[in-house]
Amino acid sequence: MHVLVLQGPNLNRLGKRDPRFYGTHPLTEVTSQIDTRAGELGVKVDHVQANCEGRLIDWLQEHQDDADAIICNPAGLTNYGLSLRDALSDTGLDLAIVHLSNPLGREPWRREDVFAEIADLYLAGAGWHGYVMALDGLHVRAADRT
Ligand SMILES: O=C1C[C@@](O)(C(=O)O)C[C@@H](O)[C@@H]1O
Repeated sequence: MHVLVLQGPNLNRLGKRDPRFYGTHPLTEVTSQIDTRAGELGVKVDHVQANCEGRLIDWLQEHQDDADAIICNPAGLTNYGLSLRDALSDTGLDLAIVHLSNPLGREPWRREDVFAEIADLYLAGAGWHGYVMALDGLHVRAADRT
């Protein structure tokens, strides 16, 4: 199994950015937690972080033909990133949307998530553990299909 992990705008600042919501772990540590769990499951993982929607889409389209599933935290694109939403949907792959915080418990403008409708799994509020939970969930879904 091969999983793509997309991290959206501002997640390069994890660890420094409002730790009340996003925790104290830098993105490198989150990535390594995902990789550790992927190693235990025998899953191949590729990661990207970008602050531009187009870069995420270009990377996704370069990698999607080899992949089985996607984990995406759309971050700053959550409320309006319709191009990325379409690109994810067009892959036809299993999709887990992850939010470190729980946007539903925050400012009203964060509550509309244009990605929620296309998600097979939706994890919010579990911090970096949400990525590992998403990986487990995608792995179970793939196993259930075989
Ligand atoms: O950048 C982010 C991070 C976030 O996606 C999260 O992981 O909790 C929540 C979004 O509202 C915010 O814009």
